[in-house]
Amino acid sequence: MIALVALIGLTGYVISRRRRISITDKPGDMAPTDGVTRQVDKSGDYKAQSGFNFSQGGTATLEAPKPEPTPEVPKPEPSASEPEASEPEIAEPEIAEPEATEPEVVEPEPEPEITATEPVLDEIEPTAGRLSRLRGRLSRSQGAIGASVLGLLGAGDLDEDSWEEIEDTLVMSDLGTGATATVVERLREELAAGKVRTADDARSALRKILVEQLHPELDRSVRALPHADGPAVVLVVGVNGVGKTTTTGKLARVLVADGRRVTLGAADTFRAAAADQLQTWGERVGAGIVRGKEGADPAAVAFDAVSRGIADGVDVVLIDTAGRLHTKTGLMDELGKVKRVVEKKVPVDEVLLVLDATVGQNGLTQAKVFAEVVSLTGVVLTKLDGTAKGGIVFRIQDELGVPVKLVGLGEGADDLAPFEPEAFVDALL
Ligand SMILES: Nc1nc2c(ncn2[C@@H]2O[C@H](COP(=O)(O)OP(=O)(O)OP(=O)(O)O)[C@@H](O)[C@H]2O)c(=O)[nH]1
Repeated sequence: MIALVALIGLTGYVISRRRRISITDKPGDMAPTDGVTRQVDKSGDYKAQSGFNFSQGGTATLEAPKPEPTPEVPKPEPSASEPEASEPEIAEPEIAEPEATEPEVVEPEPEPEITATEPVLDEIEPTAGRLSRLRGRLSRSQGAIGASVLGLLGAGDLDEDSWEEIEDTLVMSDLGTGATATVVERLREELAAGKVRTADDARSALRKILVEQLHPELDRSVRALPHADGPAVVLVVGVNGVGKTTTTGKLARVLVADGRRVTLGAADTFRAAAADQLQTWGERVGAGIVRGKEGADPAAVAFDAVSRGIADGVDVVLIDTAGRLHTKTGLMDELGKVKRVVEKKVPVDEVLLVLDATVGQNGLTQAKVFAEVVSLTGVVLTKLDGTAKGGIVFRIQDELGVPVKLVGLGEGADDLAPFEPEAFVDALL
């Protein structure tokens, strides 16, 4: 009898333990802890079809965390803001451990209400063909170049006034003087060679020349694929208000839709709302987030995010940084430190500069400051839906020498698209 009771008790204990572990281990559960949301893999729910081109950065060597800061990294400050010192901020997720109960007193527990803890995840719009679907959003950029330039070209022989008008139109569309001069020169060549006889000829000549100016040969893939021994790391930089946090969230969605596991790092510790905003983006797709207290050292948060990403075996860590342009030195110190500190763990594969297309020349000036501080690998041009000056794309690439990789075409969660020169020019004409 005693043996029977013990057997029932033991069976109950085993069932109970399995259930408790299965609750926390079940994909889809979020176990928020102090500032850390547990990484879960929900990507299986989404179709892996991508119109985005992701690639792998240079070969990564996953280094063991070094306890001592390297000489380049500023000495530990008195606060707990150095990355190494901040490890304790990451509380371990609360995985239910069997309690110290005797097997005989454990009764089989009622079925856990899994639905109560299941987060509701967003449906993510298919990632393929995004730019074409969002093409209408560029409509405010449409017309100027198309109607005016094509109208003049289609009129046959052009006098110098007409050429000047073409030039003015291109400059007004923010193409910049360099690209404008090249486009006009190339158009003159095409006309002189007698290649433009009809309106259709004019359109295809202009299309070809504009596409050329956008350098379609540039590698626009986002280096967000994991290495054999660690996750890819993407730093998202830019001044506040350009759409950095939104872009980080949108990019996480695209990656999750592509079957990737993502950890977010809210290293914009200047504004607590930015971390809240990023957390919401993460929760909507099941991506974990590491955030610090307001005013915490951004480098510490970035380091912790990468550490968490490695521990959770994710594919990519996306880090949203703060971009206060208070002083160039301040920015240089902050961003440079974030990058150096992360690289104590894994290489940074991609540094994406987010620029607001509606800001025009000021945006370019900001961009140059960032380009001096960190070596940029790509640009995300946001708010292209809100400007008639899509031509800014030409100038960014010409002046920064960095390809525009992604474009933001609205405030919606899925309004991010890969930048494709041909589709973009089609939208302009
Ligand atoms: N129309 C439009 N709005 C956008 C786009 N991208 C971002 N926004 C909006 O721009 C505003 C600022 O975006 P955030 O992501 O908060 O900008 P941020 O650079 O992270 O700024 P901080 O959070 O202050 O650091 C938000 O209202 C976004 O919805 C876009 O492509 N089109």
